Amino acid sequence: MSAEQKLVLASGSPRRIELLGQAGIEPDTLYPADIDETPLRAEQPRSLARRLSRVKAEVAAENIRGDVRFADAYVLGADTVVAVGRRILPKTEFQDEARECLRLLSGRSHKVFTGVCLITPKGRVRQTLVESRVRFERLTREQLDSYLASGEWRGKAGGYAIQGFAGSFVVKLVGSYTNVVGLPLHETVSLLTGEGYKVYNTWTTGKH
Ligand SMILES: Cc1cn([C@H]2C[C@H](O)[C@@H](COP(=O)(O)OP(=O)(O)OP(=O)(O)O)O2)c(=O)[nH]c1=O
Repeated sequence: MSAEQKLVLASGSPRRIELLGQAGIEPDTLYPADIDETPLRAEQPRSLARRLSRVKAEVAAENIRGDVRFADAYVLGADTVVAVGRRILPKTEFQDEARECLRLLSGRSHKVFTGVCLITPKGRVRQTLVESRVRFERLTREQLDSYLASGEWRGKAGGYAIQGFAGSFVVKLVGSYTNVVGLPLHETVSLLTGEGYKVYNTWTTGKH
């Protein structure tokens, strides 16, 4: 990585940090933006993911630019939304909420959208929106109860995490797996390299 390029990840999500790390990208700092994630009235799931990823990146950029160390940094934000048809599922905080989500997801297909927003050192805003389709098997009572007891649904969009136990519920996935986990890696790396951020040199320096 060249000495001058800096990356601020506008996120506190361990999944996003891990996914970036998989591509050899280590953010120089994290700036989780505490924003209102409530959908607007009649807002489409894809529009919500797009809007929130941008707000996260903009809030982080605004706050971090005052710090001379990050005045010329790239700022990256992302937001993942799970939807059944037009219905946006919550990021579940309570067991009852998670139960309701899993009942809805059981035996059918749903969509996962992740919006990614990159703000360049010159202030250019670049966005992408990635969609995956996931089909769950029909969940038995035992599966449902065990999953709820696992607690893995906590803080996850749609009440599940594909990278954990719920991966065993998936009978079909169309599109990007990393998109479902929270950061579509191919599209994110494309956004970064397209704006001049050097990704591949960390692969050759053996520092990964
Ligand atoms: C569907 C799904 C979601 N998730 C997670 C990814 C996101 O962390 C979360 C969706 O919430 P987000 O609001 O996108 O992200 P966050 O609040 O966790 O982090 P931040 O805003 O600081 O970036 O759900 C999984 O980990 N696995 C999955 O299979």
